[in-house]
Amino acid sequence: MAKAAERYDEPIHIAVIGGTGLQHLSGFTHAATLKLSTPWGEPSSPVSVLHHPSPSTGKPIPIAFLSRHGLHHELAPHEVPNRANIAALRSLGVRTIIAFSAVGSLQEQIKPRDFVVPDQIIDRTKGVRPFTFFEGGMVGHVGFADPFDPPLGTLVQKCGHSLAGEDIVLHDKGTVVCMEGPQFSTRAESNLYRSWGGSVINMSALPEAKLAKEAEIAYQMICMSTDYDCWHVSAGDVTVEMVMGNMKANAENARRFVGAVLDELSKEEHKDLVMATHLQGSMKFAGSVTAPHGRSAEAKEKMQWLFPGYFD
Ligand SMILES: CSC[C@H]1O[C@H](OP(=O)(O)O)[C@H](O)[C@@H]1O
Ligand SMILES: Nc1ncnc2[nH]cnc12
Repeated sequence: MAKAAERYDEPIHIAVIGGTGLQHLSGFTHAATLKLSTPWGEPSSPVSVLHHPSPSTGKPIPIAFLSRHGLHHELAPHEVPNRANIAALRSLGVRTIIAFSAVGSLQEQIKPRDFVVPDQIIDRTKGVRPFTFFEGGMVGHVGFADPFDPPLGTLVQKCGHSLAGEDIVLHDKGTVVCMEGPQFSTRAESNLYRSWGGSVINMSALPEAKLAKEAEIAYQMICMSTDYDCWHVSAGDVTVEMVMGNMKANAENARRFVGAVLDELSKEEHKDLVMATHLQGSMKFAGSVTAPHGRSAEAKEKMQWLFPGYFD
């Protein structure tokens, strides 16, 4: 088999971040494998550039694929280099991310192997993960009321509904509780999150979603339920075997869902959405709280790398 190229000279606007059980995306032409480095270190894995034929023009559309936990799932949730991942994708030109996550269900009606397109997050991480690009001499405050991008979320829901019935059950709203891990929750915590209105639980929505927002990237997570965590009286407490077993059994549906979203995003009519024109320039203001003469040289250099020309 021919070796994939090590560089790719065209901008790439769409990325998929694969999670547990979705470490690669099959069925696409593999155009390149990129080993990237950023001022925040190296991403979780090399970025695979996949060619996806546009359903409207037939032209190949490049998709960047990154494996959140590494190629062999060697990174625990708190070890994922989220800043390097998001910065590396932005540097390629990415403005839309579809992130995939295996989640525990906190509600009876969200059964194992169901899909959820969440619209909210409750933060139960513990502050041990670096969670902002704006620090060390450059302060920025971005709005995070909608942690997922509403227009992108609507498109993803429509794609999910178009597959629903063919073995795919979709819940098109939901609140993800993002916990620290790597241990699973106690029963008291699981019940507390239910009382808060949590729909599903994982260990990876944050800070990924916060950093995507700071990087002006439209971000939507697709969750697949793999277990009932530990609150359910008869389903049995979550184990890794349970998560992996359901993920493996339903991987084909997960790939079909992601494939349908990529088909839709590759259409010419969604060009503005894919480029996240509604977010473009938002950090120019949100990220310029620090007066120019108060900015540190190091922060300025990092900002120049991430947002060329924004803070000159
Ligand atoms: C292997 S169970 C816990 C693990 O699964 C989820 O991973 P991801 O979100 O990357 O699909 C969860 O967030 C935990 O990291
Ligand atoms: N019960 C659970 N808790 C946290 N993350 C998960 N990922 C899959 N199932 C999970």
